[in-house]
Amino acid sequence: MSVRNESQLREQITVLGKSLFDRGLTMGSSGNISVRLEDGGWLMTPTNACLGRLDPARISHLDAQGREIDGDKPTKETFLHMAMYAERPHSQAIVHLHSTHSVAVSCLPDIDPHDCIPPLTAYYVMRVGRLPLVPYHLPGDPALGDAVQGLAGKHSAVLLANHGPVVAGKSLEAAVYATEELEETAKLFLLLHGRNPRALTEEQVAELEARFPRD
Ligand SMILES: O=C(CO)COP(=O)(O)O
Ligand SMILES: [Zn+2]
Repeated sequence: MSVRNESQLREQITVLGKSLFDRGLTMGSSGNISVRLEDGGWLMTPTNACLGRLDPARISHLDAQGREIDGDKPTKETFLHMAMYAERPHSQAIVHLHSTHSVAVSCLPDIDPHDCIPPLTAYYVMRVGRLPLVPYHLPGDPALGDAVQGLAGKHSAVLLANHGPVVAGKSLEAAVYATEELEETAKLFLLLHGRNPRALTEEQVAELEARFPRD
């Protein structure tokens, strides 16, 4: 289902935010969600808001230049979201969570920073693809925007070191599905630690990328 109208998008952010929070995919007031509007502006979840208890009417509304139009003060990661959108003209939504297993992977000392999780399953390749690690920054540091430049154009998802995933999608639903798939694959990766799991081959990955483009 494609949802583009602003009031439907406000409703969808609220419903999916609650769904993510209720399933423990982000805790407290962590995480944030944004969607691109048809006029070039954005809806962003307010800073310090619990994703489980959003009020559609208070979601922050920004214009195409990132200026606040109405609603509560937007997430402190506004820079990060806008930097991802700038590199991904086809992405319509971004989800950032502190999902436990993804965060755990982001803290490991020996992961490949160009590819944090191997292609263990077809759905991981279809929804997430290759996942680079962004070096640690303070939450809300405007330099995070610069840090994702050059990565976000090639990757629909990035993993912030010692923090959590940031995932773009061609719709909010797609970004949520990808974030869920990333979290489950991070869980599998940790479960399989030390067991030398067989990942998909380069040919199998290439076939999936060709058959199921993300955005
Ligand atoms: O996850 C968060 C920061 O990285 C939450 O910040 P906000 O409450 O400002 O959205
Ligand atoms: Zn965060």
